[in-house]
This record gives sequence, structure tokens and C-alpha cells, in this order.
Amino acid sequence: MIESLSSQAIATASQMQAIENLIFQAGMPVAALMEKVAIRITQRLTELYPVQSHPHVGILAGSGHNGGDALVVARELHHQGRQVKIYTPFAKSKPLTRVHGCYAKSLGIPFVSLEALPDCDLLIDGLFGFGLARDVVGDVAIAINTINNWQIPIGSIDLPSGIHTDHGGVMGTAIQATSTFCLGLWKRGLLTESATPYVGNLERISFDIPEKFILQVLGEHHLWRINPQQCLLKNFPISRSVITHKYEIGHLLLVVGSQKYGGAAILAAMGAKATGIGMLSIAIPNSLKPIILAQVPDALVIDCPETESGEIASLADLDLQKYQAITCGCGLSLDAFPIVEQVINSDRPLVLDADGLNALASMGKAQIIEKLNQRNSSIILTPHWGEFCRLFPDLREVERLEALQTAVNQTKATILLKGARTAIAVPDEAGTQTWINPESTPALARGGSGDVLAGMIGGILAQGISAKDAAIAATVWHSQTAIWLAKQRTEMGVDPVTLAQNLLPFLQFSKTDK
Ligand SMILES: NC(=O)C1=CN([C@@H]2O[C@H](COP(=O)(O)OP(=O)(O)OC[C@H]3O[C@@H](n4cnc5c(N)ncnc54)[C@H](O)[C@@H]3O)[C@@H](O)[C@H]2O)[C@@H](O)CC1
Ligand SMILES: Nc1ncnc2c1ncn2[C@@H]1O[C@H](COP(=O)(O)OP(=O)(O)O)[C@@H](O)[C@H]1O
Ligand SMILES: [K+]
Repeated sequence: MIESLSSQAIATASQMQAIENLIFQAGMPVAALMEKVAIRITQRLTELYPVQSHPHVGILAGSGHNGGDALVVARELHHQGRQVKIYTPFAKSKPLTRVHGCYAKSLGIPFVSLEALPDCDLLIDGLFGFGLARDVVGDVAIAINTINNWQIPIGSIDLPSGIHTDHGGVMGTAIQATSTFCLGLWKRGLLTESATPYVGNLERISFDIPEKFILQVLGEHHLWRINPQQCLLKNFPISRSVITHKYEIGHLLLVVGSQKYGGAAILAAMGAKATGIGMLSIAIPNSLKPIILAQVPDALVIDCPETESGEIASLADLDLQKYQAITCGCGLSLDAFPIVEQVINSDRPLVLDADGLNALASMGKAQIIEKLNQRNSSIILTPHWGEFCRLFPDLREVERLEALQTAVNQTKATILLKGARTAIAVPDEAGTQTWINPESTPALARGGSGDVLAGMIGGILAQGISAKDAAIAATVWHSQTAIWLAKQRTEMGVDPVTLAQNLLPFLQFSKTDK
């Protein structure tokens, strides 16, 4: 229980500091905590970078307790028989950091200039942690930029130095870490898009924070890191009764496609099919019928009247009530506004993607808020940042996660903000709850990946799973399948068709390869 709270909660610098203060006030000596943390970092470093292959280690030590942690690590690596050197660009340090520096010196560990470090096999970055207060400038900035050019593996303690703990922005410059060992709770900034190119392989080093202190500081907590492996185990395969029938497993309606964007309809259908949905209906402009049937023979194709330019002209007298969920928007084109409005006005659980979002955006923010608040069943919006800004232009300049949470507070919709660090925010009585997907791959950055995802979410939603769980589970399944495929086929090989075809083989692999 303690581990599950601390392994998922995401904290800001001030929250982390408040938790540490509670630990210290309760009697844990500061020096003892530093020792414990640094020993655990050393253990992990030893597993990842064994003495034999990494005998020469350079330690970058700052003036605060991040530097103190690094100096304890320096001492331990020295005792393992490694050749350790310490570089510190600061004349003054906090008292505990200073005494660790003195002890390291007494052991004969040399304090060196930057020029002495390029022959190291490994660098440990303890310049700044969550105490970074302003932009990095001067000699430290020059040192960071120089080190980044060396191609030596760098292990950053707590955060890559220069990354802002809360918003993840680069404060002047920042270390480009190979591995980041985040201490205690996940820091908010580490899970942002802006920090992602600097963080490398991110892992957490626990130091057994008592749950009561986490609860005291985080209270009604709102920001969580998804655990992808737990999420897959919890949600898949979606179970079904042995005496079930097809209409009990969910009937999804896709309102998708136009002559211009016919493929999006097929990709969404492929994503939906992979979820094991009982019935799949696809409303498309009637000229697309032969091609859709050829690709998705198991779907019920509803050929709708078509405009001259090849869009769905109307859903005619389609009874939306018979569907457990609707995914609307993939490849619909921009002229499909009346269709989108009709679907939003229904009381069906709804996924709105791509041109569905563009149609919604054309209503203007006040009407968007009114329309979405009026709905009495769940709606999931799946914008990337560009679509998000079209929907909420007043939030364009606001930091990504904050903008997302504001939009969810205003609309009461579930919003899945796509990107390298997809975040899913859900309205809740206690405020907005936000989950961040911590693992993905740039292999997904190609046209059509999002159509597959929209179909998957609809398929899961139609099977009676909540909007929150459907959005999170689909996001994780989509990105983990892409990671798995990129390992086999390189990042070039994860086209959306291959991705959709491998959703089920990946689940099979993830269940058996444990
Ligand atoms: N107390 C402990 O024993 C523990 C320490 N931890 C470590 O302590 C760190 C936080 O320590 P601190 O609060 O001392 O802060 P940091 O070590 O992150 O750095 C702050 C120091 O750098 C200076 N500074 C800030 N911005 C600067 C800039 N742009 N240029 C130059 N100097 C700048 C500050 O004046 C301060 O002296 C954590 O990140 C973590 O590594 C904890 O994780 C675990 C428990
Ligand atoms: N750099 C990246 N790293 C990880 N995932 C990415 C990256 N870029 C895009 N993605 C993912 O790829 C998908 C792209 O969806 P979207 O932008 O809607 O494309 P399309 O509309 O062409 O299908 C989203 O799930 C998004 O999170
Ligand atoms: K650091």
C-alpha cells in the first residue's frame, strides 16, 4: 500500500520538501537519510554500470544536498575499487555536503578540473536537484554543455541538473542524462514533454517515505504516474461471460471517414476490432462502402448520404440509442459539423477525435463548455496539442498539464492530451485527477496512429468500462505495443496498420513473457 501510493504519486518541489521536513521533524537525521538514499543509488548504479566495465567514474557535485548525495556515492564507488574523481564548480557548500567533501578528500579521492573528466566511463550528476532556484549560468552552464558533448553515460541524481522540478523546463541549460534516479516521489517536471529529451531512462529510488506523511502533504492528490505493467494486467484481456452473446459485449458505432480520408476509417475500425468488441458498426459516406467492407468484412457498414465533396451529409434516421459507445471524427473532414453536433447531442458515451474536435472547436469556447456540461454520459476528447489549442485558445500559453486540468475543470469532459507524454485528465468530485503515461516511443509520431487509438478507446468504452479506465488502458496498450514493435522493427517500422495488427500479439507476449 505504501509502495503503491509512493510509486504513483507525483510531487512538486515544495511538496517534496514538505514531506522531507515531516520526516526530519519526526526524528530521522538528515545525514542518515542522505546516507540511505545514496547507498540505494550506489546499489542501482552497480547493477547498471558494473565495476569491471566502468572503472573510471567522474562525480559532478553541487553545493546543496544533491551534491551531498553525489559525494556519498563517490565514497562508496571508491570503496568498490573504482578510480573516482570529483568535480565541483562551487566554492561553498551546505554543511553536510561540505563534510562529505572533506571525508572524500581524506580518502584520497581527487578533486579535479573539468578537463580531467573526459576519460571517465561514467559520470554521476549531482549538481542540482529539487533545490534549483534560477537559471544555470556562467561556469556551471559551460560545464554542463561541455559534458553533454562527451558521449559518456551520465546518471543524474533526482533530476538532470538544470531541469525545473515542477514544470520540467530547461533552466538555461541541462544535463542530458542516460539514466535519472528520481528520489522518493516522482517529480512533476520529470514526466513532462519538455524534460523528456533530458531524462533518459527514468527510474525511482524509494527511501521508504511513511504513507501518513505523503497523505498529509498531498491530501486529496490529483496527479499520478500510470504504471503500464499494472495497467495491462488489470485491464486485459477484457473478460466475458461464457454464456454471453455478441450484443452483450458492446456495440460500437464509428462515425468516420470521407473520400479524402478513407484510411482513417479503416484504421479506427482496426483499433476497435482488436478490443474484442461484440458488434462494430461504421457510418461512412456511401461511396466508401466497398473499400471499407473489403478491409473490415465483420463490420456493419452504414452507408450515409454523401456531400458533393465526399463527406457524410447526414446520419439520416440512424438510431444512436442502440450503441453502447460512439467514436466520432477520424477522417471525417472539416465540413461534418452537423453530424458531430448530432452525435454530441446524443446521450451515448462518446469519443471525439480529430475532425470531431475541429467541429467542436468551431462552436467557440463558451458553447463548447455549455454543450459538454449538458451531456449526461461520458465524453472523451482526444486532442493533440494543436487540436487542444484550437478548442481552448485562451489556454495556449498555459503550461501543458495545467492547461489540461483547467480545460477538464471547465468542460467536465475526460480529456486525453496526446503527445510524447500523453496525459489523461478526468473530472472528479475532489477536482480533476490526472494520469501521465510514462513510457512511449516516437515511432508513434506518424499519421494514423491516433486513428487506431480512437478506435481502441471506443471499443473498450462500449464494453462497459469507465471513460477513465478506457482512456488509460487504451493509451498504455497503444504505446506499449509500439515500444515492443520498435524493438523488433526499429522506430521506422511502426506504421499504423502494423501497429493495429500487433495489438493482440503484444498482449499475448506481455502475458507469457514474464
Ligand atoms: N536531505 C537529504 O538528505 C536528502 C536529500 N535529497 C537530495 O537533496 C536535494 C535537494 O537538496 P537542496 O535543497 O540542498 O538543493 P540542491 O542540491 O538541488 O541545490 C540547491 C543549491 O544550489 C544553489 N542553487 C540553486 N539554483 C542555482 C543556480 N541556478 N546556480 C547556482 N546555484 C544554484 C542553491 O543556493 C543551493 O545551495 C534533492 O534533489 C536530493 O538529491 C533527498 O532526495 C533525499 C533526502
Ligand atoms: N514523440 C512521440 N512519442 C510518443 N508518442 C507519440 C509521439 N508523437 C506522437 N505520439 C503518439 O502518436 C499518436 C498520434 O496521434 P495523432 O496526432 O492524432 O495522429 P493522427 O491523427 O495522424 O492519427 C498519439 O497517440 C500520440 O500520443
Ligand atoms: K542532479
